[in-house]
Amino acid sequence: MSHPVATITKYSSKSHVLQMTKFVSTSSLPSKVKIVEVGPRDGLQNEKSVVPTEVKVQLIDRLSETGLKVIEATSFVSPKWVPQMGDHAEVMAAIKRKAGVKYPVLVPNMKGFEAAMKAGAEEVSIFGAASETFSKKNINCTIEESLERFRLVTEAAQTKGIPVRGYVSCVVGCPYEGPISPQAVAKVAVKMKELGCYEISLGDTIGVGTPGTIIKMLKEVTAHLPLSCLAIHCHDTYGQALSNILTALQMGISVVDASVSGLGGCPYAPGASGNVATEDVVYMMNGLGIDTGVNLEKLIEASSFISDSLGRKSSSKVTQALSCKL
Ligand SMILES: CC(C)(COP(=O)([O-])OP(=O)([O-])OC[C@H]1O[C@@H](n2cnc3c(N)ncnc32)[C@H](O)[C@@H]1OP(=O)([O-])[O-])[C@@H](O)C(=O)NCCC(=O)NCCSC(=O)C[C@@](C)(O)CC(=O)[O-]
Repeated sequence: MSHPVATITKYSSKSHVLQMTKFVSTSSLPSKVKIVEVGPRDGLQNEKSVVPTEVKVQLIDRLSETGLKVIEATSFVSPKWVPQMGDHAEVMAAIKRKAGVKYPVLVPNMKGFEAAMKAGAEEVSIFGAASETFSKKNINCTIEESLERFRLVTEAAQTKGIPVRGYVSCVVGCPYEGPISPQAVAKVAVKMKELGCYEISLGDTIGVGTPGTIIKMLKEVTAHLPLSCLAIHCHDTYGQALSNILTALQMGISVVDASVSGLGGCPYAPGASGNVATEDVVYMMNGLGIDTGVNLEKLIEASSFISDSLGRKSSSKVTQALSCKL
């Protein structure tokens, strides 16, 4: 993929720097962070060759033994759109659900919600975007239409006592529209909260964010929503994910999405590389004295399992560095 100069300058201008230094020097870090593991869903959905159901199940079962408390298991989307997730019901039926661990699944509409319920899902996530074009490309509807679909899902979920998480994609930039305004992000995030989502995950889908743009975006969103209902979801396309996460923590966020082995990418976000690797996040948290409850050695074993199964090296720097020492 080429990186035109325009892309370099539009997302990393100096005007963000002053704001950033002010924030970073005055904030404190949380003592605990909840990691939402998205590898089995966000990580695998973009794999070109079909990953056997048994491998997905083994990955989830291994992750369940690491101390992670939330593992996004699969998505109930159209198999024509994302064939890799077509075995959602089989995955849900086969995993060993560990007490105290949640296994949320993505649902784009009522059809997905009903299928998820039939498969025994106990938590669902709806996923919208701050970019009109991305919304159309990803879920084939406008932002407004998506919110109407999500309203039906959240109402149905409420009657069944099913918690709903919300994703907002393209919180910094869109692969089709370029930079996205923090106001556009806040607008969708607020609507998702009003629909009843208990947590809103803010996704830098194509990983173009820097601490400067993340601060700008979070300042706007937190002017409307409490920090306690926000999570950060960073892709590492430009190598900024850990810095962006640290910045978000310094601003008071304490929920971080991550993907084992750095797997991932959205099939409808061209050029987007993997999510931040869970191992790298845990290593950084350990170094900061932040409790995640995750056992890094077991996580590295799960990472090695999935990268061996996919026939390639883990994208996690920590796994690469430590696997030869374990
Ligand atoms: C939303 C739709 C379904 C609309 O797709 P559509 O074609 O507009 O839907 P439709 O309602 O017109 O139905 C068309 C066909 O799809 C079926 N259908 C309809 N709904 C479902 C369903 N739930 N499950 C299974 N099948 C479904 C429906 O039954 C019908 O089947 P047919 O009659 O042609 O045989 C489609 O666009 C879709 O599946 N999109 C999903 C794309 C996706 O999964 N993207 C990746 C996840 S988002 C992401 O990764 C970003 C995130 C969350 O990680 C955060 C970040 O990084 O930013």
